[in-house]
Amino acid sequence: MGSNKKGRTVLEVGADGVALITLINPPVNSLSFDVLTSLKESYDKALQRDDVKAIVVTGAKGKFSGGFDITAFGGIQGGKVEEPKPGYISIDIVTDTLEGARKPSVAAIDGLALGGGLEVAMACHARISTPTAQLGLPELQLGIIPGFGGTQRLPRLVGLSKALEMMLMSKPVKGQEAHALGLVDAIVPSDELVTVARRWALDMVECKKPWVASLYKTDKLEPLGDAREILKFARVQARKQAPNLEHPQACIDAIEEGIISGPRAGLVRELENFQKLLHSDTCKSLVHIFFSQRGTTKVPGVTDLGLMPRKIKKVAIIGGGLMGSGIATALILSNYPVILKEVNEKFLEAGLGRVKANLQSRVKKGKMTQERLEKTLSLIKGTLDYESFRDVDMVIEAVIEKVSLKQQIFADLEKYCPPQCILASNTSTIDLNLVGEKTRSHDRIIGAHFFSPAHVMPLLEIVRTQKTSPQVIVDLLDVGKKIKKTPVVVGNCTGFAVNRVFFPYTQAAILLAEHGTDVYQIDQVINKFGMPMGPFRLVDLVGFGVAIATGTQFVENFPERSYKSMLVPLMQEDKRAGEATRKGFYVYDSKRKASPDPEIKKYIERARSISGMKVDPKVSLFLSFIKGSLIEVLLRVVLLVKLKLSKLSSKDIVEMIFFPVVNEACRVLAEGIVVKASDLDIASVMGMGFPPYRGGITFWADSLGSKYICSRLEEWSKAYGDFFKPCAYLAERAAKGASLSAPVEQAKSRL
Ligand SMILES: C[C@H](O)CC(=O)SCCNC(=O)CCNC(=O)[C@H](O)C(C)(C)COP(=O)(O)OP(=O)(O)OC[C@H]1O[C@@H](n2cnc3c(N)ncnc32)[C@H](O)[C@@H]1OP(=O)(O)O
Repeated sequence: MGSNKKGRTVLEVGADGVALITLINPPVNSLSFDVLTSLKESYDKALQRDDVKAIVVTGAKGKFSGGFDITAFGGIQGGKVEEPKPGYISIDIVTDTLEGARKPSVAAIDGLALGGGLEVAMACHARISTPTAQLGLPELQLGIIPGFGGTQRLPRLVGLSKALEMMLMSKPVKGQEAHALGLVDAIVPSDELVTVARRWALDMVECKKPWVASLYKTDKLEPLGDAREILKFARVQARKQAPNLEHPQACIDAIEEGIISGPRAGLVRELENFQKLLHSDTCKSLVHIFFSQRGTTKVPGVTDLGLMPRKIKKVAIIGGGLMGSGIATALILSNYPVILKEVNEKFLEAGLGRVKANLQSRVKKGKMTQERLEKTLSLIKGTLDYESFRDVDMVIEAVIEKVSLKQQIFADLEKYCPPQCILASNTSTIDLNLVGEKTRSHDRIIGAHFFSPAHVMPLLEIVRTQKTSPQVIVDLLDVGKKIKKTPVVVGNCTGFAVNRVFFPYTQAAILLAEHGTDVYQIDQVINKFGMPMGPFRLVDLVGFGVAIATGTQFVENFPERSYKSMLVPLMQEDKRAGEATRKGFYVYDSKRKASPDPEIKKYIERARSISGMKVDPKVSLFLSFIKGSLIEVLLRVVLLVKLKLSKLSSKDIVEMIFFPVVNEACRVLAEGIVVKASDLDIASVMGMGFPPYRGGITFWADSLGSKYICSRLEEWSKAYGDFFKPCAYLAERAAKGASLSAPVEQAKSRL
């Protein structure tokens, strides 16, 4: 192998007449073009050699293969990597060389066989796996469909319904289940894998075991009429779940073609669709998300210092409210012993009750057995004092957002906890320097900002101050990984990354509503764009109390660019406080179904009259002179009509809501609150539900161009005020025609 090659295979022929072909391309033996070419060469050699009777394919270091090399996608999309001719891999190599070989082959699967990895394994004539190996076709999570015959072979091995589930949900199965499904032929422990596979291959030669070409199997396929019904249902479901996405439909098309016109025709359709999708914006965005997610744990000056995470054996949580109990649930689910502290018996009982309810809901959903619930629950102990804190390795404070209370707690923690104990706060807005003001432990104070519900939401914002030690960050990154969260390391500022970047989201929606855009139209458009819910529905869910409290933080800290409105407080005054009170921007029935409420117009009118439309200051002055006259009334009507945004297109609504968010993201980048733009993309996707298939907030913005965004913001800032005024970073990038995600040169980094 030349040194510039990316991966290879190794062929070893044993005395038993079995050729062992090993895929080698660390870390997951991905199938680069070099590996695939080498696989074909090894096969050709094995087929030519008279001393080879059968073939076993396996992967180096306990991993079969993680699939096609995703790092090659960018090069292919940009035309920098030369692709083999269409069909060379799927038909010439996988189908005609591997499956069509005149010598039998067995795939010996350990670790993982995903995507192209499983497709290679399915082209072998039998599969032996370890019980814990993961097998699946998760290509759809990358905006493509299986491209090496997976849409044809998987349904023929496991049946149409299961294959659709595995592909459409990108859901792998473990070896044991794969065996039950018929995807693998035997389960063996890891240390016997290759030996058993060799024996199996020789048994095939001796006709003691069946020699099966998956592509032509029909016994698992449903009768044609049933198959059509299953596919029709899958189409409707996929359309409902992902209305903006084409690739799930393209996957079903390829499967359907194979069932109706035969597997060779299906392979051709799969190939055509795969090629098209590979160049789609959806694929580019999702591949960006894939790498960005893995990139969040690479923090310059922290994770490159060679520090090893310390072992966290016991965690204490202060506060058993919604957040504290959610965090406790996440920790015990990953086997961390937890102490939950509350101020009195009643609150403690309620907190422990919430943890139990969180686990019970998992049992109800079939994600956990009752037996496991009991075991998990035994990991948490309640307490009312700090005595049991003397041997904890980490504390997470999750009490209400009150500075003096937090300061007292941190001072107490310094007294009771061991000197190396990590002192974390789950605050979502308060400056961590302020939290630790009464301590001398600034190097071990860190933010661990979870999103509600903490045991479900995937993001963990790790907030560091200038004084937080790299060791403490490395420790928390490790805990984050163990509790299956995606951590993003951010700097200390109001709202940190997610809440700060998204504060204009609700404010923009309120501005539009006060200027005449229909509340429900806004929500519908934003929902259609791909957000899980529109801004008004979100405020209802969060609750008006929280919305006002956090909103106030932003108005106080960023007054020059905040849109101040009385809409939410006015509604709260009337005891409309969101979903919890069954009345907010929507009214809710007993099943939490939201319906629009015509009453809303009344509040908007009142809020509008209080905030007053932003008009030219000269006009304002003139109006004050003619106050009370008929001319004033007429002029105000004319101005209102002029300013009214009642006929906005969907595109305008999306842009007027999200461009201010992009503008704030630019400020966060300029201030160095995040290390790189892709961290904000992950934060927006995992913290706010920004559609991953748009690549995250900055990736999406760059797809539209800094120039365009800046010019639109300028236009609106003239009409509606500084809320829309482009920040210096955005204006600069726009002037240069540069992307927003390009690294910041001399940022005043807070990291
Ligand atoms: C034609 C075909 O049908 C098309 C395809 O096959 S497309 C590819 C389909 N395969 C996939 O989608 C699997 C993607 N990978 C994964 O889901 C996970 O990485 C995994 C389950 C394999 C391993 O997970 P985990 O152990 O948590 O490790 P993880 O950090 O994700 O990955 C380890 C490294 O392998 C890399 N990697 C994983 N899969 C890769 C792949 N298919 N190609 C290239 N690199 C890959 C990751 O980028 C990461 O690199 P880094 O260390 O430089 O950040």
